[in-house]
This record gives sequence, C-alpha cells and structure tokens, in this order.
Amino acid sequence: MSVFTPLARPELETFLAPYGLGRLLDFQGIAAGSENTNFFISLEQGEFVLTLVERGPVQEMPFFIELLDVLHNADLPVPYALRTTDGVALRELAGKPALLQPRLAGKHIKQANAQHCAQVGELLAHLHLATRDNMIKRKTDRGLDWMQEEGGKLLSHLDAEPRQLLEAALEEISLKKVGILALPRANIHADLFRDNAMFEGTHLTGLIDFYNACSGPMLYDVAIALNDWCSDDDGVLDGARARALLGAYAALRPFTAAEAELWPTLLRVACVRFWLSRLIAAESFAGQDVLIHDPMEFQQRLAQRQAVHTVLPFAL
Ligand SMILES: Nc1ncnc2c1ncn2[C@@H]1O[C@H](COP(=O)(O)OP(=O)(O)O)[C@@H](O)[C@H]1O
Ligand SMILES: N[C@@H](CCOP(=O)(O)O)C(=O)O
Repeated sequence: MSVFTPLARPELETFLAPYGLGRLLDFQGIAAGSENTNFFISLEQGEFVLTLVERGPVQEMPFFIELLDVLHNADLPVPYALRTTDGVALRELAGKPALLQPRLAGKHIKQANAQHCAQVGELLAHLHLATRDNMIKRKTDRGLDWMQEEGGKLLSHLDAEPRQLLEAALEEISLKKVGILALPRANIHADLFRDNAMFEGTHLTGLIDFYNACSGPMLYDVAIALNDWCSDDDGVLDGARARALLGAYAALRPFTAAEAELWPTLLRVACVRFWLSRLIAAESFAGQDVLIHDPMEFQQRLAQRQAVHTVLPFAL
C-alpha cells in the first residue's frame, strides 16, 4: 500500500490541533494513490484528507494551493488547503510538506459510461475556463522535453516492436513540438484519470490529485482524460463515450482549427507521457509495496492511436 510515511496518533493530534476542528476521532492510511501519503482523518467537525507530499520540489506547493483556491472560489468541486486558525495552509509533518483538505463525497468508478464522460468533459472545460485568462504559470516536469529525454533513454530497454512505436512517437513530438506549444493554454489538471474523479451514482462530485497540474495546452488535458475515460480494455477508443466527453467540453469551450489538426498527435503524446512514467515507476519501485500501474496499458493505447477515427467536434 502507498503509505510511504506512517504516522502515530500523538504526532497527528499535535499537527491537527491548530485547525480548531475538534478532537481526532479516527484516522486511516489510504492504500490507493501512488505518489503521496494520504490519510482519511475524522475530526469532531468533519471528514478530511491529510496529504504528506512525498515527491516533487517543496517550492511548487504554493502553486497547488493557489490553483485549488482559484478553482474552489470558482465553485468547482475540488479539495483545497484548509488554513489553521493562524491562516497557515502549507505545514510540515514528519519532515514532509503537509496539507489538510476537505474529504470529497463519492467514490471512483471503474466502468465509465457516456453519462460519466459527458460530466468529465463539462467539468474539464469549466476548469480551463476558470483559469485561461489568469493562468498561474507552472512548467510541468513531465513535458515534451522530459518525454524526449526519458524516452530516448528507455528505447534500449524495449523489444523491437515497442521500441519502434516509441521511436515513431518521439519523432512526431520533435516534428510537432512548436505547434503543440502554441495551442491555447490554461491551467490543466494533467492527470484526469478515473481514479482522480469522485462520483455518487452518475453524479460527478469532484476532482482530486492536482499534483500534476501545470500551465499547458488545454487540448493535452482533454487527450489525457479521453485516453483513460474512453478506452476499452484493448486500448481502443469507444466512440460513444469519446463523443460524449468531447461534445460536453466543446459546448462550453469550442475547439480551434489548430486543435482539430493536432488532435491525433495529442492523443499519442498523452499515451507516451504515461507509458514512460509507468515504465520508470515499474523500474524504480520494483519489489516495493507501492501501487504500480501497468505500462503495457499505455503501450497498447499508443498502438491503437496510430489511426484516430474520433474527430474533434469543430465548427468552421
Ligand atoms: N479530498 C479527497 N476527498 C476524498 N478522497 C480523497 C481526497 N484526496 C484523496 N482521496 C483518496 O485518496 C486516494 C489517493 O489520493 P491521490 O491524491 O490520488 O494520491 P496520489 O497523489 O498518491 O496518487 C484517492 O484515490 C482517494 O480515494
Ligand atoms: N494517473 C497516472 C499516475 C500519476 O502519474 P504520475 O506521473 O504523477 O506518477 C497513471 O495512471 O499512470
């Protein structure tokens, strides 16, 4: 399970006291998640999630806190950093940056249908619209340069077939980089998978895990979401789910001609990003009690995205 930093009750009680939310009733490490240590926390005044940030530079934390404040203030269903009674959001626990956030209702769904996908498209568009005109700059640490560098290093570890697939994708990234970086930008979630959304029935109750959020092309965010929400078990895109997600998104933020042209490329780039991060995680956490996602899933999706039949709804 991915609790990298176990905590004892007394240190937790000391940490929680300055929030003024009452006594600690219960706490439990969360097995899901692969990046940070998370605990469900029951206090007299409600249910919360405590996150200890395990990776990434501490100096990035003010970005995540500010972005979640912006989205929360725009009435979007996201967690945000609670303040102590002295107004402090970012704290430290067990030597790690620590945040306390409200616990969102709902649970993750495994099988998405068109109704789920439409809500994801709608919420993603709201997220982009809420930040597009006042984007908070943050360069992703897993962007195109990272893909070229890490992809190049991993080529020699792969068998012939996946190597050719990755080589072709890296070549495409080199060719299309300038165009991709010129696409319309906003703050993007950059990891909107099913395990980062909460549902009650078919109602989307919130998005979590903004630790990959950054400023970047909005279309890339759409491609990342679509690759997860609308793929079947063989990595093939499901047309009905894809049209539902894209249609709901485009009703709020119409796609541009440049986006329509680069759409198949962005779907492939979004596959490369997670194929590589999963290959790297599988190597670095091998044999450890850490949740590792299967890299093959994205190899398969990338293979399937060599031909893209789902066009972007785009009005001339
Ligand atoms: N604010 C929240 N409300 C409800 N559940 C949450 C919240 N934050 C995290 N969780 C739960 O914790 C799990 C792991 O959180 P996540 O942020 O995805 O971890 P990681 O950054 O390690 O991937 C989620 O799958 C979810 O079940
Ligand atoms: N959703 C991702 C995991 C998070 O990505 P990371 O690069 O921050 O580890 C996946 O399913 O691979």
